[in-house]
Order: sequence, then structure tokens, then C-alpha cells
Amino acid sequence: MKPCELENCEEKAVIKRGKDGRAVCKKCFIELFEQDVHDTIVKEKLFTRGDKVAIGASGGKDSTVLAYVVKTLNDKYDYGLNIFLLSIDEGIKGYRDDSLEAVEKNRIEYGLPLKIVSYEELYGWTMDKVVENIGKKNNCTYCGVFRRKALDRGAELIGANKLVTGHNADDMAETVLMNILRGDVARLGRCTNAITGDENELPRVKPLKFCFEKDIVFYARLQNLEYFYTECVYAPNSYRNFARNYIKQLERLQPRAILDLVHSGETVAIRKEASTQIQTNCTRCGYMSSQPICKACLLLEGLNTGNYQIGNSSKKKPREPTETNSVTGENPAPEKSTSGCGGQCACEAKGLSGLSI
Ligand SMILES: Nc1ncnc2c1ncn2[C@@H]1O[C@H](COP(=O)(O)OP(=O)(O)OP(=O)(O)O)[C@@H](O)[C@H]1O
Repeated sequence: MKPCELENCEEKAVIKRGKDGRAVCKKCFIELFEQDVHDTIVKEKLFTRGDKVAIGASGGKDSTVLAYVVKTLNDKYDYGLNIFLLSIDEGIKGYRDDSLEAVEKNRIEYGLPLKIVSYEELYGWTMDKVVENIGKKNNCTYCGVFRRKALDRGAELIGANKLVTGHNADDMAETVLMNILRGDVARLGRCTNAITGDENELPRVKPLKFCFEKDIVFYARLQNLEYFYTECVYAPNSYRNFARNYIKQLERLQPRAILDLVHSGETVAIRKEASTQIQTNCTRCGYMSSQPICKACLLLEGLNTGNYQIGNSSKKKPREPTETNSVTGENPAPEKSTSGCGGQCACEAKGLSGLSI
């Protein structure tokens, strides 16, 4: 084993960092990783003393590491945060029920309060029921749209003023690439922001923005963090998966490719007309929306009436108002991106999902 590459360290190297390729010992790896997250928090001004933050906890590696690191740094640097875990139970047997067990263990181990909000209580539908009705095609669209709103609702119930998610550098690079491939200029302009959310919206912050997925997995292993690892049972091959595989190949050739892509997204300048979306409130549920009725309410209407085209139509043609819907009759443009599906399905291709949850 080679010695740790950090100055003044005499330990043996045990890991090669994904981010910069340096071979380091366990202690230095952990310190560098935490320092990176702390730097992002400070430079991007993610938190203010007294913030009540809801950490989106799915039980997966990213959010498990996120919760652990934010808590550790809050204690170490005295950020003055009041931290809660927030889990959304989509109602997927053999997937979310298992991952919620991991969150429950984290709750006990980290001593953080946990709030679980389910699709069933919010919408009267579980994803298992949705798939039973509509099949697997497009189901990620429902899941993503419902999750975005559920996270907001959950944060509201907790009284949180910020929502914190585990999006990492690999996620961001994939998103930049997909937005370029789709020519989605508006999303390209905001997809790498460490803080997203418009006026009147709960800010969503991403402290792991510059952390490589590889390093997140190493960190979890070195700290013996328990997390759940299984793909969603309803996630088919997706556009995002292709982007992910492509980036993994690039990373093998040139690890900096991930940061370069994130940097490209950050530096791209977008004309104001292309990047702005007028926000209003859904006339049914009051949730913020770029259309008179939010995407979640439209999808629910489709589920409840058995007309699964509602909220799903990809063609921009005028939509017939329904009995319960006295809106403009316009076919709604997709809500702002919601990577609820983790970008796992065809909703990506329609621009319904992808980046910031
Ligand atoms: N069911 C959920 N409940 C709470 N938060 C969630 C949930 N699903 C996703 N999130 C939040 O959104 C982030 C990105 O979600 P995504 O689906 O891309 O998962 P991921 O990259 O596999 O992350 P993780 O490893 O944390 O599951 C997660 O890190 C987490 O903070």
C-alpha cells in the first residue's frame, strides 16, 4: 500500500478519491469529504442560523450520507440548524417499505425526528395502485410529480423553511447533459443551482452538489452507515440511464468530466425570456404551479376518472375542460422538473422529470 498523499500524513492510503484521484487514508478521506460539503454550504450560503430544515430521506446512499454529514457539520461548526428527516412513502411494496426501515434506523441512530408522509394519505393512491391501473409505462411521471408536491407538503407539516436533498455531482452532470440533448434551455440555466425554488416556494438546497457518487459510497462504507440499495421495481430503462452510462464512460477516461459538465451548466448564460416561468397557485389545491391547475391535480383527476390522458398528453393541443375543471382548456406545460423518478423513465423524454426535486 502506498502512503497517504496528503501532506504531513504518515498513514497508508486505503482509497483513491473519485473527485481528484488522490490516494488517501481513511481519516483524510473523511476529513476531505466533510470539508468539501462544508465549503459548499458556506460558499453557496445554503443555511442561516435558526433554519428549520427537512432532509429528504429516502433510505438510499445519497440521503443517508446527506443526513449524517449535515448533522455532523451542524454539530462541528455550530450552524444552528434544527434538523428533521422527511420521508415520502410512495406505496411501493418491496421497495419503499424496505428503504423506510433504513430511514427508521437512521432516525434512532442519529437522534433526528422523522416525519413520514404517504401518497395514500395525500392523494388516496399508492404507486402500487397507480401501476395496477395505468401499467408501468409513464408511471414515473406520476411518482415524480406527486413526490415533489409531497416533499413540500411534508416540509410544511414540519414547519421547515428549507428542504435539503441528496443530489450529487453525477446527478447534476447527467441533468446538464440531458438538458443539452433535449435543448431545454430554461432548465439548463437552473439545473446546477445549489439552491432552487422561486419566490413563494420552499427553497431546496443541495449540499452534495460537488460530491462524486463514488465518494459518497466510500464515505458511507467508511462510516458504516446503513442504507438501502435496490432500484425501484417500477423503473424501466430510461433516458437518464443512458446519460448515466455515458458519463460513467467519460469518467473512466477523464474523472474531471463530471465537474466540467456541472461547470458548463453553471456558466451557461440564459436569456431572461427563456428562463422565466410565471408562477401562480393551483386553483384546486393552492400548490405553486405554472398553470391554473397543477400537474399533480391533473394527474389525480385522470386517475380518479379513469381518463389517463389527463395531465399526460405530450401534444400541445387544447385540452377539453372536464366537469370538475373550469380552467382555460389549455394543455398544461409540464411543471418544473421533479426528479422524483430519479429520472428513471420515459417521463424524462417528455421533460417532466430530471433535475431538481
Ligand atoms: N421517497 C423519498 N422521500 C424523501 N426524500 C426523497 C425520496 N426520494 C427522493 N428523495 C430525495 O431526493 C434526492 C434525489 O432523489 P433520487 O430519486 O435521485 O435518489 P438517489 O439519487 O437514488 O438518492 P438516494 O440515494 O438518497 O435515494 C434524494 O437524495 C432525497 O434527498
